[in-house]
Amino acid sequence: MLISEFFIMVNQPTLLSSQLFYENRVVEVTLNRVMLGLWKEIETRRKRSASFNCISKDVSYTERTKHHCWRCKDIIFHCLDKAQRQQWVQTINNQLSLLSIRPKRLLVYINPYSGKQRGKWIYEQRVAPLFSRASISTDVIVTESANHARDHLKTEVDLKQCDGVVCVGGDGMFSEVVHGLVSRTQSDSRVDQNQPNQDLVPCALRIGIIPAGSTDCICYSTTGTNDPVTSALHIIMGDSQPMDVCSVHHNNTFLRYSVSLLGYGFYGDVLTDSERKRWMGPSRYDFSGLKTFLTHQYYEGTVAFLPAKDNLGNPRDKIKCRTRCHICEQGANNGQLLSGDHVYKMAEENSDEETSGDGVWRVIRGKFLAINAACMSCACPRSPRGLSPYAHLADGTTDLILVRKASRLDFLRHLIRHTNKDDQFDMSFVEVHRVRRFRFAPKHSNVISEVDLSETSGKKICNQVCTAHPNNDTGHSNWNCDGEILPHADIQVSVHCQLIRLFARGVERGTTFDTYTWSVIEGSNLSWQA
Ligand SMILES: Nc1ncnc2c1ncn2[C@@H]1O[C@H](COP(=O)(O)OP(=O)(O)OP(=O)(O)O)[C@@H](O)[C@H]1O
Ligand SMILES: CCCCCCCCCCCCC/C=C/[C@@H](O)[C@H](CO)NC(=O)CCCCC
Ligand SMILES: [Ca+2]
Repeated sequence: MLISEFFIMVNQPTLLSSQLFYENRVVEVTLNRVMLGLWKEIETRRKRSASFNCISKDVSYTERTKHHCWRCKDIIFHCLDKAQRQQWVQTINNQLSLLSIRPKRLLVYINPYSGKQRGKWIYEQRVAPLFSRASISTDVIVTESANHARDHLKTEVDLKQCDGVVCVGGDGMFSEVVHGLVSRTQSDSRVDQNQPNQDLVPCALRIGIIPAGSTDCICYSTTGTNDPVTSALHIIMGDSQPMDVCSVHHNNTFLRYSVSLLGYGFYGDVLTDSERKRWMGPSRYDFSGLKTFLTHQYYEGTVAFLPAKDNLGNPRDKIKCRTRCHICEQGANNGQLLSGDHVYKMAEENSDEETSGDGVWRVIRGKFLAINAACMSCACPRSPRGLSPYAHLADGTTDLILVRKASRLDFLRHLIRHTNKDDQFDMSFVEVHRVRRFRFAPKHSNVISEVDLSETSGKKICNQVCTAHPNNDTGHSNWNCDGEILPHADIQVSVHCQLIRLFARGVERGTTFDTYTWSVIEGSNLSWQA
């Protein structure tokens, strides 16, 4: 009989092989080393009923289950004597210690106020026991204020003393860690972040995300789920997923980095309104989303962008970014952030769709309900396929989505399509481009966009929310940069291909059965456990 739930590896050199007891059977157990981890091949031939007089060894391993989740399982073998047990435990531990991709020391930041304020509980109850079982030592810091983690990483930490940084919280907490690590890496390398065209130095340390926030879009888009145990196991297994980072500048001054959404208009207004309602927790986005939708504000401005190379596909090609994505490999090979400036012009006249060849900027002017740049799919529980379902995590591009002025009903249809399988880009007022840089300039006059009150449904509520709208007096919206409000509407954005790496492996395809061993514990007496 073959215990196929574990794994079957052929043509691998055998490290150790012996007859052990498993459940009430004698089994032939073979230990092999393969590329990504330590696998065990267990071929069992029913021989004779096992003698119960033996010594146990408890092997922990991770196993992929449903919906992209991973779980930790144990298997207990029983050995004939202490010497045999010692030999197995030592061989497995030796092999595990050779896996240098697995972290041994981690720096952990917990935001106690993320999401439903359960970050500390999630870490202590669900994650810390797994780290300790995997012999990972941790320095845990519960943050005391916003930017505590960012500033600590920027100035105080000896980065050589750890193998990775873990944040427990939401997208905002991840953003803090990215800012801390990227800024620190640039200042250690004497790179000036204020130059928009500057090539940045990639960060050496990987980042892990234990999701505990309100949106958890980055965790969901990089693992396929927002499950803390799955994220902990990706960290333990030492997975590595490169990721693009956008730098955002205003007049040659660095503002912020972004890895998920840069949104002007709708998402900027939702965020501006929701920040005043933090006390509502995650449901603040539903409230502010509805309010902003009813306001139906549009904004005038000019967008200029540098298109991506053709070999990186396009935002509607139905090629999803998956583990070991070939489009992302291509992007890294292209060296997407080409140095040297390109012809750049911001058209003053209304030059819709001025087309030009590769390396030449295109300029589009208009009235927009939303301008969104999705550097990754931005999939999250609210929108399982995301803002741009075919965007890539590490290809050096961002998908620029322009939603022009449209009726409230059409905009609602567009929004609803984010939550189901319909194509949100297949609408006459929506266009989407894969780009490596873009720039936006709002129309400078003090225009207050007219609010379309012609549709009668919700007219009364709409009148009320319009009077309370945060941006009515400027005619400008705000940029939502990964959940933070930017102080300027006029921005320049460049994508930096694979600037950071996460303890993740991207969203996995299908249901292939993967199993990895990650710890072995010596037991002393016999307890029959399956
Ligand atoms: N101790 C703290 N006190 C107050 N604010 C903090 C603290 N630690 C971190 N923050 C800030 O809290 C903000 C929100 O945190 P976080 O992103 O973790 O949760 P969230 O907003 O609920 O989730 P999401 O970003 O997924 O929507 C971040 O901008 C972060 O800078
Ligand atoms: C009537 C049905 C309408 C349904 C519309 C659903 C559309 C959902 C799209 C969700 C896109 C999330 C993009 C991620 C942005 C994060 O970087 C940011 C920080 O966590 N979250 C938000 O800004 C929070 C943004 C929340 C928006 C609602
Ligand atoms: Ca990308």
